[in-house]
Order: sequence, then structure tokens, then C-alpha cells
Amino acid sequence: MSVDVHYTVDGPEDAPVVVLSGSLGSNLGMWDPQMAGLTGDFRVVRYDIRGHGGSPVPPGPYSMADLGSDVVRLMDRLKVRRAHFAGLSLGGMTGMWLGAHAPERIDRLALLCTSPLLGTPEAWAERAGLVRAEGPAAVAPGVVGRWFTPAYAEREPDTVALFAEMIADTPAEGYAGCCDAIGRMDLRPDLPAITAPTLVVGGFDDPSTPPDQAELIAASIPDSRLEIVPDAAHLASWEQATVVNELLIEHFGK
Ligand SMILES: O=C(O)CC1=CCC(=O)O1
Repeated sequence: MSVDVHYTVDGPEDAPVVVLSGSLGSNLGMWDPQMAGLTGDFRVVRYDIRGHGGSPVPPGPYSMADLGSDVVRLMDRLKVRRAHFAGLSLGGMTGMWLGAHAPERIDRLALLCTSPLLGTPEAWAERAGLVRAEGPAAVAPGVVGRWFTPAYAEREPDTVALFAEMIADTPAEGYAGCCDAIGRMDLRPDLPAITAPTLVVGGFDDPSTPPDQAELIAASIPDSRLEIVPDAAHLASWEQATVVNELLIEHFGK
């Protein structure tokens, strides 16, 4: 069952729409470094994943179909028939689901630092249980340790601390419900059915969804292009914003 997620819209009214979808534990502010670059040519819709930021927090477990249906519902609310879609990590998983299950709504797809099958159901059940018991603050230090390279974390400790706070502020049931969705997910059979031209971006130093995941996705989606970004961990869109923005603008501008 879909929900009305919290969203913002920026950019020219008549421009092609790009929907941005973030990672587990984020809010739509994680896309701030993309806004100046993308809003010149695109109408950018950012939203908080259900259970995150300003969106409703229905009781979990959630599924990828829930997360994908929230995007279709948002596009219906905005009267957007087709859009480009970029998602990072959990957002990319949502993008893969949309590309396969709602192809008529997706123009071009960008899948950043993501995976079609991530970890084990047991590990995600354990993370969900810990978060339901103690809140996302219990996992925040470990998670941000994977989002940025050690060099960036040393240079920008205040930024890393802000991201840890963002994760800790995520509603526990929302975070855990999304862990449930990832633990039950296997999107590998969906990938060959994706017809949207797809940009696949990996972070060379990403310990969460390493480059071999990006390679697997690109090898499985017929019309795809693979880019591995150096000096980037899981949040490549933040740490290497200029490079990622150029890739997105080129891909969506075609
Ligand atoms: O939180 C992590 O470990 C990495 C991650 C998995 C899905 C997502 O969005 O981030």
C-alpha cells in the first residue's frame, strides 16, 4: 500500500522531470550538491523515503514494491507521466524496481552505489532488530564510516558528524522497515527486463556496495553504461559531486 511521501520541487516548470531517491537513513538534503547543477536544465523532485525525514512512518516491514509504488503515487500527485530517475543505494534499488515494474513511467535511469541483492536476510534482520530496540543512533557511526573515504572523513569531520546525526534522527520504525525490505529483496531477475537507458555508477572505494555490484548491474541491464568513480565511498554523489553531476547531466540530457 503506497503512502504520500514528503517532497520538494525545484527548477523550471516546463523542464524534463528528474526524481531523486536517497539512501537508507538519509533525508532529501543528501542531494544538496546536485541541486545547482541539475536545476538549470531539469525540474528536480526530491523526496523522503517512507519512514524517513518528513514522510509518514507506516509500520514495517516494507517491500521494494511499497517503496516503488510510493514513487508512482508521487508522480501521479504531481501529474508527471514520465520522469528520469536517479537513486543511490536504497534509492537505486527503488529505481531498479521501477525500471522493471513501472517502465512506462521511467525515461532514463541512473543507479548509483547500489546492489540488486545486498548482504544476508539474517544480517538485515539483525540490523532491523537493533534499530527497533535502540534507535538508528546505534548503527550511525558504522554506517557513516562506509559512506565516506577515510581521507574525506579526516578532512571534513563536521560533515561526517552531520550525516551521523541525520541517520540517528531517522524514525526507528522507518529505518528498520527499510532494512526489512532490503533483507527480502532480490532484484537480479528484474534487471534484464529494464528497458530504460541506464547509467550505473559505482564508488571505487565503496565498502557497502562495491564496484563489482555496479558491474553486475551494468552487465544485466541491456542498454546500460558503467562508470566507476575514483576517491569515492558509498556516498559518491556527495564526496565526488562534480563528477557525478556531470555524469547525471550528460545522461539525462541525451
Ligand atoms: O547502510 C548501509 O550499510 C549501506 C546501505 C544499504 C542500503 C542503503 O541505502 O545504504
